Amino acid sequence: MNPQEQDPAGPQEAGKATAAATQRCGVIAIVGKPNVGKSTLLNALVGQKISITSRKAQTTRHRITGIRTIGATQFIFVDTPGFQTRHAKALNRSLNKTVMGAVGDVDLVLFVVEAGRFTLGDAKVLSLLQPGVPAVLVANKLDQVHRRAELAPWLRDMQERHAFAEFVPMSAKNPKDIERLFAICGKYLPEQPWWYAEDELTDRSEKFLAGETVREKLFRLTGEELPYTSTVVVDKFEEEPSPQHGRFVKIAATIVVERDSHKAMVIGDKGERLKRIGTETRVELEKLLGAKVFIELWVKVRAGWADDEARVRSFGYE
Ligand SMILES: Nc1nc2c(ncn2[C@@H]2O[C@H](COP(=O)(O)OP(=O)(O)OP(=O)(O)O)[C@@H](O)[C@H]2O)c(=O)[nH]1
Repeated sequence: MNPQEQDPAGPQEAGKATAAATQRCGVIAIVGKPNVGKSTLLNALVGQKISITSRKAQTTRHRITGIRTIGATQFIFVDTPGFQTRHAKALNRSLNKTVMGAVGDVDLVLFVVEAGRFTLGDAKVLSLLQPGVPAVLVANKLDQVHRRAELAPWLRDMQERHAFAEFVPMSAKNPKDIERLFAICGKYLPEQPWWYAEDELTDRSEKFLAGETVREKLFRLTGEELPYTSTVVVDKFEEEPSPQHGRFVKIAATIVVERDSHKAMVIGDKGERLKRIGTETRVELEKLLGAKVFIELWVKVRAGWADDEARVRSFGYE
């Protein structure tokens, strides 16, 4: 079953809880050395990777990867860039204040290891955990442990390494375990109103956000002059790994306007305005996506496109 489709509390139960129970909301970081199953876990917890355009102060230091609201509790999962990488070099680079800050600033840390194992790589990540922030030990890939009895001494060993708040032997691929993990995490999130709407961030891709950001800059920088029928189509949104930046995103977008005069307005004197739209979009998206961004903008005239149903569909509107 797709983990996104299920709600641990059951849809009706969840609805009731929302109305009755006190809201909880908090930030959770998933950390661990490469290959322990962080991405698998994150995908099971939040489904499709999503980033958001939050202007709320609490979240600016984090890169949000997804939000789930279950019952009265809102779980906000964040990326801790240095921990997410496959490269040992980058892991060392991550030993800096930013990452430490990110991990120290959350309500809960899920420290992921392979059940029954603990290597130097795990130890490095563990050493970055901040005192004062509860950490749950996720002993992942339990399905690969054939002799469960051997886990007991290992768990005792782990207990000595760090004052974990809980131990959760589980498999990120098992939906029942994911349900259990949600229930455990919920207890550690503070009672406070949700930061986001219940259904927020469920269907917004980064590509969509890129288009919205161009649109926002376009309308802000052209003022009232530009008719609302102008739109933005994201033609390309490609991500490439980059040794320098961790993440590198190439975007090409077309601003579609109805008249030549509008095109001139968007481009501006010597291309000045279009350049500014591009720069402001890039700066914002770099923060939002936690990536180096390269953006190419085009302006096209499509007279009457807003009235032309087939064309509207081809621009991605249903
Ligand atoms: N058997 C089993 N395999 C798992 C489980 N969780 C993850 N895996 C596998 O472990 C491998 C690594 O998982 P990822 O989710 O990519 O690990 P990661 O920690 O995100 O790795 P990096 O991206 O390198 O940091 C993949 O082949 C997964 O399919 C699990 O619970 N059981």
